[in-house]
Amino acid sequence: MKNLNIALAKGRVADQAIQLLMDCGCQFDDYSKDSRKLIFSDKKNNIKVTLVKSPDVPVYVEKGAADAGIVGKDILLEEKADVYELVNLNIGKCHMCVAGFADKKPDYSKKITVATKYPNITKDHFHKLGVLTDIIKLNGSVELAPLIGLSDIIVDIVESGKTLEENGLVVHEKFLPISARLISNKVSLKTKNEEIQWVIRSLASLADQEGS
Ligand SMILES: Nc1ncnc2c1ncn2[C@@H]1O[C@H](COP(=O)(O)OP(=O)(O)OP(=O)(O)O)[C@@H](O)[C@H]1O
Ligand SMILES: O=P(O)(O)OC[C@H]1O[C@H](OP(=O)(O)OP(=O)(O)O)[C@H](O)[C@@H]1O
Repeated sequence: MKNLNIALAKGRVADQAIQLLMDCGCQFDDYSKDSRKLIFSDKKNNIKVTLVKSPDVPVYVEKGAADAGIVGKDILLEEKADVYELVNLNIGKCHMCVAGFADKKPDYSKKITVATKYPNITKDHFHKLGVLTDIIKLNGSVELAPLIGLSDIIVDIVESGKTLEENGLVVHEKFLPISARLISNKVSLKTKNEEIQWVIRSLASLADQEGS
């Protein structure tokens, strides 16, 4: 019997991650997409899943409140937690993009204003390009910023492109592929090695199928 606590990013990732864990043989009898419960227990393998806000997953895992976690690569790059990244799960796939108006690409030789939920990723990206930026951190509906003159462009996740299209924006540059990752606490990987290796093996074989 394993004794593992896995933190999952609520929202898009959680539904798919719970499904992956069920495909590995876990049973979460009381889980439903619409439930407001935050902890679900699998009696078969003794795995406890907790649902937390995406940026909090690396925090729970780094501090050891969870042994492992499932979270988007976007969050790992943004939050820079001291955890092990173990498996690319090939779910929650999208791209980090620079976007804006089709006919108003900003002049990168001048300072540009960028709105984003990801200030660190944005800073790193434009630093590599040698472009000066004013970064405005928003918490959502980032596409609104250029429409109302808050920023020249945005840096955000694009999947289908529907949100950009419906707001009259286009991708200027697609610079980072994103997908969900299995991460673990550094101590847990030693103290619960057998259990975590089981999760790695089970999820990795499913992730290969998701990726192919
Ligand atoms: N449109 C998308 N398509 C695919 N994956 C996405 C998309 N948006 C985000 N993701 C991935 O799913 C993860 C969770 O995103 P989601 O929007 O469900 O939660 P969130 O960012 O915490 O949003 P909220 O603030 O609405 O709770 C992101 O960190 C990213 O890796
Ligand atoms: O290319 P698409 O398939 O349209 O997906 C992209 C949208 O999905 C995410 O937003 P989310 O739904 O998390 O809402 P948010 O604006 O509250 O962050 C992201 O920030 C984009 O706005």
